Amino acid sequence: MPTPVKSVLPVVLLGCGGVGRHLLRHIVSCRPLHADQGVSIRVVGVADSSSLLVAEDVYSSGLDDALLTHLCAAKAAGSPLSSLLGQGHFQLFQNPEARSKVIDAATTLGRTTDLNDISDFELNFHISLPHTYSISGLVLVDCSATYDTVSLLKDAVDHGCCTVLANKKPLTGAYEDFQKLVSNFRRLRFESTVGAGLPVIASVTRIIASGDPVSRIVGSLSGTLGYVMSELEDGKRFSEVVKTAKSLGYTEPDPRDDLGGMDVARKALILARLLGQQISMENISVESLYPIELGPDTVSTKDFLESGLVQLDKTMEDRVKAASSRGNVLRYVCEIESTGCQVGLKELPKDSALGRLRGSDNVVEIYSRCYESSPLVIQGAGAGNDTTAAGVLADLIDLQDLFQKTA
Ligand SMILES: NC(=O)C1=CN([C@@H]2O[C@H](COP(=O)(O)OP(=O)(O)OC[C@H]3O[C@@H](n4cnc5c(N)ncnc54)[C@H](OP(=O)(O)O)[C@@H]3O)[C@@H](O)[C@H]2O)C=CC1
Ligand SMILES: N[C@@H](CC=O)C(=O)O
Repeated sequence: MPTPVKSVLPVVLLGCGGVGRHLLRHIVSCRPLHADQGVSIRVVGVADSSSLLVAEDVYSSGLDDALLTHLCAAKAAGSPLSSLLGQGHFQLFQNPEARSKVIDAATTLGRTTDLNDISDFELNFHISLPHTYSISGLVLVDCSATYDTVSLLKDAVDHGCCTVLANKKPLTGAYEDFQKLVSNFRRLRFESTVGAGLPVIASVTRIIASGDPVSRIVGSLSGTLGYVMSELEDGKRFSEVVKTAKSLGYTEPDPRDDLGGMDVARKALILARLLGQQISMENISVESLYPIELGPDTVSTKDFLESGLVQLDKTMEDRVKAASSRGNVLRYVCEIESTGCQVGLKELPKDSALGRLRGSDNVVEIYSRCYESSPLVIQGAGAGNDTTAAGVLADLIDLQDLFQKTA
């Protein structure tokens, strides 16, 4: 006998790049598992940088799985969402209207049942809903890599939506934005922003909730830089391994976000703010592995990959060899303490916890009163589209109790 559906989670996904597409594939492939658990994820909308594709009837069915599969294939091939026109039942809105339609959906679906909201929705989407439908809320999932989603997310919070973030940027801009986004902590999940699928945020949150003050977090929090450093030890060229890291889905869309330390600094900022520090990016000391002349203001991502990276090969080779001659290795380390936060390259013994790391693995040590002499250590794959999307999906499923059907 099939398990009755207890929770339906309507989802609008912002971003269908490497992580977003993997998330959609996971959602589709996990249908039988979730059905057994009485949970159903209803993807009602998917947005990229220019458009929003939204289900015709967001209350009853969402976008069907065949369409989501086509969508993933089309985006992977570089086609716009509009290339899907004629392949299913949906509406397509281009920017700037697309953005306002996400807000319409967020503001309307985010609330619990209110007949005025239903009328607004019918007007906005030119549809007519049977009056027996009840509105169950909405999860806005941010798998983009932009600051542009922050106002949308804040609006969603205002309207009682849940939010799930893989994108670190909304949490690492103005402190007021962070405060707003975490203001209803039960409705927010952002596990994948630090350590991809690793339970770093959950662990820190649990320790804090138990009244155990976290004094220090130290770790290697970049899958890209972990991979690059361990490959360099094997004698490979910096420029080649960075490109491989990109092809494996470890890097940010512009790998300079990783190489310049900003991606790790964002993770440090999220953790520090979680610990209650009211700090901003300017308070974090960040070491960059490329000079300012090769920065995004001067060189395009394409040119950086094609001709900028090789200019760094010799310096990186020399640094790795010098460390090795002393029996050490280089690791990009993140340190968060009450006295300050810093991220940068460190020379460490080969047989230390960080020195032993290989590939894209992250390791995080959390020190608190209970974990003073023996820290809580979390280690494992810390980057990659698959792992990250799995972390986002687990966050979504974790919200199921907020979407329990009452009737
Ligand atoms: N890969 C990893 O290991 C991890 C990644 N993350 C985070 O996941 C996020 C996604 O990464 P990834 O998939 O590699 O990035 P991609 O660049 O592959 O994809 C980004 C997607 O966001 C879309 N987008 C851009 N602007 C907007 C907007 N304003 N509204 C809606 N969508 C928008 C892009 O649209 P278009 O297709 O039109 O360009 C694209 O589809 C990043 O924030 C990253 O930091 C977090 C942890 C680990
Ligand atoms: N680019 C990041 C991806 C995860 O946040 C990394 O390399 O760790």
